[in-house]
Amino acid sequence: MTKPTTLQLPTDWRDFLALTKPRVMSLVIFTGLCGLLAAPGHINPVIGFTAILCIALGAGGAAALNQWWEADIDAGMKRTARRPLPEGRMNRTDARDFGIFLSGASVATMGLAVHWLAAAVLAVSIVYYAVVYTIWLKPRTPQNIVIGGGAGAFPPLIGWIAVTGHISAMPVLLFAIIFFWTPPHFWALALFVQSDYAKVGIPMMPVVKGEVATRHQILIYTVLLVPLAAAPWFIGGTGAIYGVSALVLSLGFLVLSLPVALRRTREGDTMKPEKRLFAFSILYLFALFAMLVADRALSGQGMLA
Ligand code: HEM
Ligand SMILES: CC(C)=CCC/C(C)=C/CC/C(C)=C/COP(=O)(O)OP(=O)(O)O
Repeated sequence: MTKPTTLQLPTDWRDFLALTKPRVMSLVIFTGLCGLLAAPGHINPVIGFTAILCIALGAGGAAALNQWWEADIDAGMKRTARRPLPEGRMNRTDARDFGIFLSGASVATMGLAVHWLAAAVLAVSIVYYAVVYTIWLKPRTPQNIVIGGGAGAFPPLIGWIAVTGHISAMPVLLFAIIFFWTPPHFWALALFVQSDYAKVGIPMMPVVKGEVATRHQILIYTVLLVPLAAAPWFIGGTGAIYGVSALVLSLGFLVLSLPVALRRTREGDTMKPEKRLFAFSILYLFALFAMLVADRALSGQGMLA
């Protein structure tokens, strides 16, 4: 009897989609959109849509390059082992070419259709994520997230520049908010998947400096986030709607980070404090940027005014 031959099916489009980390990038795209909507001035809706599309494609391209580079590391971690490359559902060079194509096309389109400064900052953020963070910092230092966090902080700045064509204090503050938000966002997650990082030799903070130091660092960054998140209000860039929302949301973040820092789990708690903090970090950034746009629209500033 002859053995049935296995057909090599073409890679499923869903695997290409998975390479772009769509769930994570949804928040990247949302903050980019909010930067665009909050910016003073006007942009043709088709050009505005193109700008957001370019941020999405650029972020997706960078994520694909990240997974191309880390295929072996991803194979060794439970959380990432089912991605298209570690599972062998896709050719490695296809992933690399897809990442390069998306990155190049997004920057070129941003430059030609929207603005060359926005394109330059998009190019910097792609290189920051795919090269500076992924190749250089991540395997080398427990500060990888702190410095690498800059990559994910660019989208609102890009959205803002797409409208105004220049950089000012407000979009720099939006950058700073995401920059300081990233360490508690990620370390909360790293606390409950740390064994995986140790296994593949990635020097994440909990692996290198220990759990206690990481828990304290989470608290420090969250404390810093409270005044920083409200800073757009303090400098007159927004009204009280955003300012008060930012303070309430940040104090909520701070309250949830306390049991993480003090390592306290309540009786009957089904969700560990760090898991709860990670989930809240995502809700926090969505809500903060939504309030920014709402405030600017209600006070007659921004695209929706
Ligand atoms: C260096 C910076 C960052 C690191 C290392 C990091 C790491 C992670 C990791 C490992 C996950 C788990 C989910 C997965 O495996 O796909 C995650 C989830 C997530 N991250 Fe981050 N993150 C960073 C920055 C950001 C930024 C800047 C944003 C958006 C502005 C973001 C948004 C999200 C969202 C929305 C999720 C949840 C995805 C889901 O529902 O599965 N992250 N992050
Ligand atoms: C416009 C543009 C280029 C935006 C980039 C946005 C950006 C840097 C997002 C970072 C989000 C992210 C998934 C980090 C994952 O870290 P990891 O790659 O170490 O996670 P992993 O262990 O899940 O692979």
